[in-house]
Amino acid sequence: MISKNCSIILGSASVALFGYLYYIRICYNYLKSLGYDGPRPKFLIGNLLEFVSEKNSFQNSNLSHYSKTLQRWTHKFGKIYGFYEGHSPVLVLADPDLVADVFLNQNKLVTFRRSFPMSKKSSDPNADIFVSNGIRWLRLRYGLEKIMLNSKNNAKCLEYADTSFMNTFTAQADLCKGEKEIDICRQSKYFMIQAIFTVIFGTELNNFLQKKPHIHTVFKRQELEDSKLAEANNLYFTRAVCHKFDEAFEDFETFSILKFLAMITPELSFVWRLCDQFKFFFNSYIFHVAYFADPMSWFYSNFIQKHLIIYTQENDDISKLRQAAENTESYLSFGAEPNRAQVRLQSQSQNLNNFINRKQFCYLNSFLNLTYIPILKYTQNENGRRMLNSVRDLGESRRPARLPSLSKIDEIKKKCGDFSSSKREENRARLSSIDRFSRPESRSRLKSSTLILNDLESEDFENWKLTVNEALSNTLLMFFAGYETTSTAITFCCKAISTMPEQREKLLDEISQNWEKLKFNLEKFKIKPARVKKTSSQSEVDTSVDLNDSEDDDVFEDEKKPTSTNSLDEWNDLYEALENLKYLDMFVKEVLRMYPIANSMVSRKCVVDNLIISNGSYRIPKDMNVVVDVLSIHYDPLWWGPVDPKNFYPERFLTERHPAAWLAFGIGSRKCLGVKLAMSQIKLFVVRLLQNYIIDEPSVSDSKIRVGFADSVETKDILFTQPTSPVVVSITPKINN
Ligand code: HEM
Repeated sequence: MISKNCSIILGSASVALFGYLYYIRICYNYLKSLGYDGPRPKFLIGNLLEFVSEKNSFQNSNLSHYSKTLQRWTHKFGKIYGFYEGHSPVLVLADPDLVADVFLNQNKLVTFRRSFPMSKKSSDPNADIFVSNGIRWLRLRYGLEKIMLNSKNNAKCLEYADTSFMNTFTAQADLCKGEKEIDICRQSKYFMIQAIFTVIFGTELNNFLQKKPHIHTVFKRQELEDSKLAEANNLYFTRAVCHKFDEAFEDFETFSILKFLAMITPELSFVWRLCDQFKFFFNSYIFHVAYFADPMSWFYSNFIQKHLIIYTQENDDISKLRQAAENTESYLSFGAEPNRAQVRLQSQSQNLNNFINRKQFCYLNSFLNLTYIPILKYTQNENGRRMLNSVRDLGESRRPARLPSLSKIDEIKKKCGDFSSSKREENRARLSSIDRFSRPESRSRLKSSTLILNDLESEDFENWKLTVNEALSNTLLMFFAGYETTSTAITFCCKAISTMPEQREKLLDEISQNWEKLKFNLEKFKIKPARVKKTSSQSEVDTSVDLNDSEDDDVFEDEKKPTSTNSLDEWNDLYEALENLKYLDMFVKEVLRMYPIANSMVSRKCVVDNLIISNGSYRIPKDMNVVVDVLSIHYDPLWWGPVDPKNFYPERFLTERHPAAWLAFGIGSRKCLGVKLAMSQIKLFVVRLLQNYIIDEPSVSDSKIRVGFADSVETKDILFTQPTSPVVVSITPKINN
């Protein structure tokens, strides 16, 4: 009997397995049936292996190189073709006209980003804007754009970047004397991690970490072995955290079996996700799939979240708060001692309150102000009872987060009928701010068309708020999105400055012509050796501290704020002055043309049946992932000539180019949200560097064997382009600036 059952089970399993394998085999005919050419896929893995076996241009080593693989395929198969990730088809566009057709003209229809294996689903309460789609993405974009693309906010961020430059350059003893050859990649990371941390949390990283001695234990060991530590005491934590970020990125980029399995068998994703849940229990190589390395997750979840936010569960927090309020009320009324949880709640809400009340500009503060949760306006010292009232008010006034799904389209259409025309006009005007990247002619076509626009019109923009979870998950996203990309861009800019004296002179000329407008704050940068002192916290590190035992004192209280003597107007002036440095602007753009950094991010998913592009020449079926071969477009002489695109020539940006020919920050309504922040920070870094240092090539350079700037840095890329080895430049301080 048992053996009969076993054979039935085995038989059904084999039929299912063969059925599945047969289905996979059939899938490989799909792109051909649509008329798309492409590389020949291997059974089960598709074309994935080709991404890791790409031969590197000048060292002949095997490196993962997403962009160069696409470039090679484009050369062979032309401007539109497909490949297979496992057996999932992916369409590649390598022509600006086609990119514009999909990313701009069809904007409303193709705002969905392609899904990455094992990434969060758009419906996850913690999903950030990058992985969100549909109405949820639009709601987040609508809120975050107001903060991140606002010039005044970006001007305030310059102050943080300026302070960070000082901490990471002019305060360092070894960078203040004599000629020095440094790895500019490492150095720009120190700069960037401080700058982005302050932009996000409104406080300097060092101050923040010094508040919590037990943090040291996480980052301690390898840093104590760093001999430079004594010289650069200020950077102690920064270097260490930086190192952890790098690990996090490595983890993010490394091959993981679960990610790979999810790619080749997406139908079984739920199984791999389930395995992912056990990663903390089985932290072996096989299950090690954390998107961000554990210390980083710990840093975020136990440190940032715990110290700032009282509650993050969106659905049941109100009842918890009411419960807490009632309990607190009873101890206040009857003089009973508060229990641990109540004390914790009070202290955490006070932390949040203190943080918000500092009114220091930072993303976290601004994002929290976009949430449904009104900020608690009480402190324990003032009056405990006011806290109770506030908590009650909170319960009354808070509305549940609305995340309408596209499947509710009929309901939404019905609502649309009741919509007053004036309200609709108002909403349309607001929508146009989101839609600013799309071409006007595409709108009329889209209005009559489908689904997503109807969805938008029915939305009441006034009520578009963020949930607390969203505010938090997006701060973490900004941390990651802003750190690696911008520091890599700075690295490439510095390499360009060091290798090309002619362009360096032009930059210096432009800076000296605008010296008056750019010089302010230079006093701060007077080059002087840093003080060498050991903090007590550093020497008193106790390795036995429990990492999860975070106390609830206010980590933001009394910390030294990044202050400056300059007024906001002056920062605005500096921001404007930087914007007006035309040569610098072209210089940075040219660097990013030759070394685009986030190529795999420029991707979409088609959500309509049969999207017709290029005047009917091509058809993109529903659910097809679409990616762009950014490198081929950036190096195409047709769009970037007549000067050879392999040559570094910033002046080529004086000629108007195709709107979809420069894709360093993506294109369309999902274009990079940090574009203004990144550009202004890169420019400020370059200006301060040139004002304070003489930049040159290192004395022993192997540049002879390389052909121009285009090949001067060896890179790899899966998610982001990164140098594979240190990028060394020579810097000599200009003592008397
Ligand atoms: C040199 C630096 C940077 C580069 C090269 C870069 C590049 C990109 C690219 C190519 C995309 C995809 C755009 C598309 O799909 O069309 C993107 C998206 C994004 N970037 Fe950046 N980025 C940089 C810096 C930043 C910074 C500093 C932040 C924020 C602090 C940021 C936040 C984002 C966000 C939130 C998205 C997703 C937008 C959405 O899905 O609506 N980026 N970035």
